[in-house]
Amino acid sequence: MQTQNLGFPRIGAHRELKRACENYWAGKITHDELMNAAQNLRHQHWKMQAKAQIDLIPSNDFSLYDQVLDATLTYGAIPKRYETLKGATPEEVTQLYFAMARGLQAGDVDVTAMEMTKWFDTNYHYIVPEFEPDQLFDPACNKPLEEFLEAKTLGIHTKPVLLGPLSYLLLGKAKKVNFDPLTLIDRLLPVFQNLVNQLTENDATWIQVDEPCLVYELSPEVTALYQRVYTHITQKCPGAKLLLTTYFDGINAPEVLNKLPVAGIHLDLVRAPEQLAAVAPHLSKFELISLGVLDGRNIWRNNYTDSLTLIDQATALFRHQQLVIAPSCSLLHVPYDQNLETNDSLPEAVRGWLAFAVQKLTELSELKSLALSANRASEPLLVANQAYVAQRSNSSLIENLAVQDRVQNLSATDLDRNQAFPVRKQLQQDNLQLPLLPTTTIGSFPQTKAIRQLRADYRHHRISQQEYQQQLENATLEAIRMQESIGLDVLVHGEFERNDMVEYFGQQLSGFAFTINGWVQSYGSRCVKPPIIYGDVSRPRPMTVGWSGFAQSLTNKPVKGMLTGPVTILQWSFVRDDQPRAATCQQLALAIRDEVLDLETANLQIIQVDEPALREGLPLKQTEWDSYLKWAVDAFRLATAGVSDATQIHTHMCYSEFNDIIEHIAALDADVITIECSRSQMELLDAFVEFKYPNDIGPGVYDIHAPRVPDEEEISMLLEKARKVIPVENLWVNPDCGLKTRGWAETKGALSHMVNAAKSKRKELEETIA
Ligand SMILES: CN1c2c(nc(N)[nH]c2=O)NC[C@@H]1CNc1ccc(C(=O)N[C@@H](CCC(=O)N[C@@H](CCC(=O)N[C@@H](CCC(=O)O)C(=O)O)C(=O)O)C(=O)O)cc1
Ligand SMILES: N[C@@H](CCS)C(=O)O
Ligand SMILES: [Zn+2]
Repeated sequence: MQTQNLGFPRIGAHRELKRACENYWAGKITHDELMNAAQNLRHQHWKMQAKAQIDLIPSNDFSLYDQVLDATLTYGAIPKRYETLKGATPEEVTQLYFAMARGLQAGDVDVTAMEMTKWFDTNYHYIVPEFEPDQLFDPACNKPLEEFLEAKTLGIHTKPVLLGPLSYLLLGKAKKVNFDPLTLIDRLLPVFQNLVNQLTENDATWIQVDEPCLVYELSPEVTALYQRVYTHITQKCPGAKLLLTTYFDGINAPEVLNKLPVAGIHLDLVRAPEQLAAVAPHLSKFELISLGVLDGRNIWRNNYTDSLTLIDQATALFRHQQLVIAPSCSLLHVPYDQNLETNDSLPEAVRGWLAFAVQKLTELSELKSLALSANRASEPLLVANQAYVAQRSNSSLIENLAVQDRVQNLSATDLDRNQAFPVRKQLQQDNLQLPLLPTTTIGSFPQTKAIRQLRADYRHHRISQQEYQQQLENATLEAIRMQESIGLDVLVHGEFERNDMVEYFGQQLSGFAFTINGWVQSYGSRCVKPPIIYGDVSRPRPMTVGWSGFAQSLTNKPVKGMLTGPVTILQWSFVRDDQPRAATCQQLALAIRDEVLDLETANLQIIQVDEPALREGLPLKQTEWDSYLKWAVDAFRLATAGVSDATQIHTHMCYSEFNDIIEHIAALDADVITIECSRSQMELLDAFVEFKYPNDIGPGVYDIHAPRVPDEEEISMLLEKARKVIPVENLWVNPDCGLKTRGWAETKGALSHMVNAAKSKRKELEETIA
């Protein structure tokens, strides 16, 4: 029996990679210094895994930015707009790589970045490969081989990780012409085979080939393609041992395994423990069967008894030599090391319940020794683990009877506003007196260096509470005056007090713990610190009323109260695994409901409840969508439906495709929804138009992801596009998303153009009506 790891977090214990990349981009360190920083991280991670006695240690799981972008360079699917940046020196390859990730404006070069989207149902974003019908595959590097050889120099024999050719194509996007990227497979295969053969010639034993798309409900044609492709690869790569890796759910059609002539298979037994029985009849031919029993998506210590039950189930059917104990997926999605949590934001007991990436390595080895032990029941490792499991499940920390009672006593009417939207709209308009095409923003204003520094100074007790409060008040006041001077109709307070739209709420809710160093990569150098939900959730006191109320007191214009919704808080936190996610979401909804009602009492007549992660939370298997959407939509309704009909509820969603869930978005019954739309030139609006979405909509009229200031004409054009398809009395005008990643100069410029565009259109429409 062996152990393996599928991937290690690459950002570093102290986010060394973030700092190295950002310093390199700012011209503060050289290319050699960047490469050294990256190499040091790889070496540290390999050595640590070797020390933890992991049998199959991954290489090529490291990435300077994203592993899918790495695959794009390795397979050589470089989009044509980067053609002139291709070069042979390492510096040139790095420049090309970062230009694809982030865009590049230097000298004569002005190229946009490639698109970024969510990696399955995680909060990690990958760079989407772009494919043309005449796509060529012309490798720009051989990173898998280089990193395999690099580890070898340390005496560590690794298992290179490759993104499987079919998942690679399925995760990409056809550009310009509507064609199926899978038709490119025969052009990609020789490149992939060459790579595998080079690794084998250089003594790689096992090669991990990630094919996570196998968990989707694939058509019979695609399933057949999997069989053809892997038969072909094994024929063309004699001697290569491919370990096909699936994760985030169970393999959809286990029979597919019969005709996949690879040497090993990895199963996610955390997300889909029941799949072991279903796939078992198809497994005996595999030389390695990897049991993903440690949760790679969560931070709880493993329940050894449960894992051993699965391992024993496999041991009864297969030889010990065939079995490998593994995390369910790459450890990219969990923080680095629990031992770095040295402050008291984590209750002492909860600290003992956690296993981050480093701790999970130890768990792998411990599980292996327990699985092989003849005297398991009395092994101190198992006894200690059972004590942890009992202590956690019996802990008074996780229970709040008042919350449980409240959930028990909910009634269906708690999910409904009193009256239908048309009646509410009239009541709200009587109060708010908004013009046609009201203008607003999504909530956050620039999180400048100074604002981040202010928060850091406060956190480290370098400034007093009064000083902190005063500076935040100044920032909020300035933001209000700025919005008034630009002429926006519905104002926001700016979110200057928030480190993150989820962590900020987690820090104020009971049942949550938060970390000081639990960073997880979100995209490129950007990280988030997901809070940890360990018990029943409740809201001890108002969380946002102070800042929203303060902002409203400064102006006669309406200010929107600004909250993150229950589904998004759930999705972007580490969630307790001892009750269904739906139950935790319902408790979160009750906490947000209380906040909504307190905001209303504090005279906020408009309240926005952001749900950007609603779509991301969809199960990977479509058959499970309805049940998820039912509880997710109910949670939003529970959070918002308590207000009077005269209070206007907004929601906001970004980077989502709405077509297949539009009826559920309508069922949220928000009075106004603002959505990201400008990057798709309003294409995302089609779903709302076709569905005849009944409530108000604010399609984003400019992209907030780039520093570019759109001119008035450009915004007018998009606004006119929206006006043509949305009844004008239902149309709002706003940017795509919050402005926290932007600077002030561009923010003011872009918002002025937006307001002017709305005013001109308003005038034009009023003249037409008159
Ligand atoms: C909308 N998005 C979000 C997602 N998930 C979330 N949980 N939140 C989101 O907003 N998922 C989808 C997208 C992802 N987008 C982003 C965008 C930007 C970032 C980002 O900029 N992350 C920052 C960290 C943000 C933060 O928490 N800042 C804190 C602390 C910052 C810090 O560590 N500062 C100093 C330390 C100072 C000190 O203590 O001495 C330091 O850097 O060393 C704050 O501002 O207070 C990032 O830098 O990566 C993420 C996702
Ligand atoms: N209110 C948040 C939503 C981001 S999705 C913001 O403006 O940043
Ligand atoms: Zn957004």
